[in-house]
Amino acid sequence: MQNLEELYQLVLKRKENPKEGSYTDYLFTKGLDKILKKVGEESTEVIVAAKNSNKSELVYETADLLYHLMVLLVEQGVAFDEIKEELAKREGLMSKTKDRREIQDL
Ligand SMILES: N=c1c2ncn([C@@H]3O[C@H](COP(=O)(O)OP(=O)(O)OP(=O)(O)O)[C@@H](O)[C@H]3O)c2ncn1[C@@H]1O[C@H](COP(=O)(O)O)[C@@H](O)[C@H]1O
Repeated sequence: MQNLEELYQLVLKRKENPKEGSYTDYLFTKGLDKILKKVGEESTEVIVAAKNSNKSELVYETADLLYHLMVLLVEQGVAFDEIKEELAKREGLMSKTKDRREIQDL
């Protein structure tokens, strides 16, 4: 069992202690452009899977996308807690499409 925060921590560990031959290390070595390319590719694959109503493919590609997003966050120096805090700020504000404060007003 691995939740998203655990995955983030594992990726962070790879950044701090590079493990030769690991795919995560390969991405960090290649750098930002490569990571962004993967995020773009995996996003597209999520869209295609959903468009094809292929649930198992959607689950698989979503996991790929989340992993690559975690690599991007670590590469950019964004802490997982910053994402949690941002999500927490939005709690309760997203249930209505009208008559709610805009997120940028927070
Ligand atoms: N969740 C993932 C994960 N999801 C996807 N991937 C890799 O992402 C790649 C996506 O496949 P693609 O065919 O798109 O890419 P590719 O052809 O292999 O490579 P490029 O296109 O990038 O050149 C595959 O090589 C997968 O192994 C992942 N690699 C690692 N993890 C997690 O990260 C942990 C550490 O991994 P390592 O750093 O490799 O030890 C693992 O234990 C997992 O928990």
